[in-house]
This record gives sequence, C-alpha cells and structure tokens, in this order.
Amino acid sequence: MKFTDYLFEEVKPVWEEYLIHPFIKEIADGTLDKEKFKYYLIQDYLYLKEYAKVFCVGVVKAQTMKDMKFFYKSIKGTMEDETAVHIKYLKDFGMEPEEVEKCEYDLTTSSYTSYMQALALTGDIREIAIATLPCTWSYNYIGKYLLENHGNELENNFYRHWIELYGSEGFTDFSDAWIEYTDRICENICESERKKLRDIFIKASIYEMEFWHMAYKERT
Ligand SMILES: Cc1ncc(C[n+]2csc(CCO)c2C)c(N)n1
Repeated sequence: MKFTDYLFEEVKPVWEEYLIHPFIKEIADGTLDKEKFKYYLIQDYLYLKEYAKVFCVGVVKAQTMKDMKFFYKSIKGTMEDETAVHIKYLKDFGMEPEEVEKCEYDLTTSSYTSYMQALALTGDIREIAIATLPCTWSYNYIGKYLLENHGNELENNFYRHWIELYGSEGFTDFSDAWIEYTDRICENICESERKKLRDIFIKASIYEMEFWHMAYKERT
C-alpha cells in the first residue's frame, strides 16, 4: 500500500466531514453569506502568505536541485496562481491586497500557520511535505467533489471561480504531483517515522476543519 493511501484511510472520516460542512454546502449551492466568504478570503490570504514561507524553508532544507524545484514551483503556485482568485474576489469586495495584509490574524489562522512554520524550521522535508499535503490534497478533494456533484448548476453561482479553481485539471495535476512526491520521499521509512508523519497529517487535517469552522462562525 502506498504511504499516501494509508494516510488517506487515516483521515477519511475527517475529510468526509468537510464535504458536508455548511460552508462547503452553501458554496456548492451559492447561498453562502458573502460576508462570511469575505472573512474567509481575508484569513485565507493571510494564511497563504504564511504557508508560502513553509515552502521557502523546504527550498532551504532540500538536498537536491530536483527537490528544491518542487518546493520552488509550489511557492509560485501559492503566491501567484492561487492568490490571483483571492485578489479578484477581494477586489469585488472593495479590498486591495495591501489592505488585506493589514488585517488581524484570526486565532485559527495563526495557530495553523505557526504549527506548520515551527515544523518546517525544526523538521526535514518529509515533515514539511506531510504538514502541507492536507492543504493541497483536501482542497482538490473538495473541488473535485463539488464539480462532480454540482458542476452543471454553477452558471449563476457567485462561488463558481473558487470551485473551478480547486476542481480544475491543472490543480488536480498539482495535487497529484505532491502525492507522488510524498510517496517518493517516504519510501522505506521506519515504523516510528511513519507514526510521526501520520500524526502530523491528522493534525493538519483537523486544522483544515478548524479553518472551515472559523470561516462559518457567527461574529458580531
Ligand atoms: C486553509 C487553507 N487550506 C488549504 C488551501 C489550499 N491551498 C493553500 S496553498 C496551496 C498550494 C498551492 O497554491 C493550496 C492548494 C487554502 N487556500 N486554505
């Protein structure tokens, strides 16, 4: 069994909950309160800024040019490709990126990003890959599910670009490449290493759920 198949089995119950989370269900049918989406985008923009730094540490810690390139390309993917959709939506809400950067980090945003950054600084490229994988893979898992189940009802859905980004072929290729890369660097690891990486993967998956809760919660 591939290591990532094992990881998937371990987190499946949590990932299935993402698909029925009210934030995701309301994105799917287009009924999500726009204020909630705006708050999510602001926090997610801050999240992506910190997340990109985790890949930067990956470049520093990688031993080969091939591995360095892998992290380097993901920095570009995060800072340019993914944020482009955020910037477009935020512009519609009347916010420029510079203004978004001045917003306060929600406790969940700082906890999740601090967790990954601390792991990146103290760990090796395996720990960095495993801590960042639920983020890429689970968004593709959600995006593909939404496209498969709601793809033909998106014409007037305000969240269509978000769904199309994460369910797209390009993003699926990106996610699959990370899965493959993770299996490559985790070949022949010992049992205690497997357990350590599994725990990181589960924790990051739970942080993803916390992020959905944060995005949906009522605030005054
Ligand atoms: C909380 C949160 N988790 C995951 C993603 C998705 N994501 C973040 S970085 C990256 C890699 C390439 O852009 C991907 C897929 C998100 N946006 N926000």
